[in-house]
Amino acid sequence: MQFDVGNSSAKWRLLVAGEVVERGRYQADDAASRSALLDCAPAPQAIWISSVADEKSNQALAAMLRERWGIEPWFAVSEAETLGLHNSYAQPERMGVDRWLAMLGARASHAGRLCVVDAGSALTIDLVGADGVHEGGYIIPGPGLMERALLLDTDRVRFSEAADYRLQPGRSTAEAVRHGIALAQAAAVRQALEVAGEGVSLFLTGGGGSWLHEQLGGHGELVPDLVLDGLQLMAEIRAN
Ligand SMILES: Nc1ncnc2c1ncn2[C@@H]1O[C@H](COP(=O)(O)OP(=O)(O)O)[C@@H](O)[C@H]1O
Ligand SMILES: CC(C)(COP(=O)(O)O)[C@@H](O)C(=O)NCCC(=O)O
Ligand SMILES: [K+]
Repeated sequence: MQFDVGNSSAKWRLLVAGEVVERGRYQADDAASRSALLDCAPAPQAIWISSVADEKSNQALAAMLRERWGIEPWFAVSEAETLGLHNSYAQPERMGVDRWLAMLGARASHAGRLCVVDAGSALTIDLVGADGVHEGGYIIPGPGLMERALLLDTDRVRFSEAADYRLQPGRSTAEAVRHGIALAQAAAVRQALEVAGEGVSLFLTGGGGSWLHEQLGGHGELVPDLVLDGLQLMAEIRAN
């Protein structure tokens, strides 16, 4: 069983003989999502976790899983080097492990230079050379965080009507905010690709990955399970 615990929610999937047989989304405060997770059958052989949540939530999750199945979960940590992927951070463990695993996952399916985008609570963009060296990356507030920042520190950006995330200029406060956010998210990826230059293959993942893929005109490869795919790879080398 594998978990991708982000700042919005925890995604999980259960594999049997390499095939995904069940998957779900778990939120600690949602009883139905807890039952769905804990009632999923059959019992897992091992539990692997990618988490960017705080230590307290990680411990609570581990305790719940331990109690249910008697298995001690393994938490992946970003490393200086994994499977030829080289971290650019002086303190590798400080890089969000979801970023590290998404890069690992992408590298497994493409040998060349990569741009790996994870559209979650935050939008992360990471560049990896064909030689496996992490060239660097970007951490940008995601749509929800951008909207909250505007509401928090302005007096008149207020709205109650619904508005979609579109690239056209907005004609109300609601639209101007939502369309502005859409523009910022899509433009960030485009600009990162421009800064990176030629010969970069784009991979997209995360809850907003499909939306972003659409905004980019279908450019790049959408891989919803990129973090979990990377987790699988990292866990395999650890198990062998
Ligand atoms: N239907 C959707 N359309 C566009 N974006 C979405 C949709 N559902 C979720 N999102 C985006 O996905 C984000 C959550 O993605 P997720 O990968 O679960 O985040 P995290 O890894 O932080 O838990 C939300 O902040 C939102 O921006
Ligand atoms: C940037 C992130 C918040 C993204 O998290 P997510 O959007 O998936 O919830 C996460 O990767 C993180 O907490 N990173 C630690 C800082 C760093 O990567 O340098
Ligand atoms: K992210």
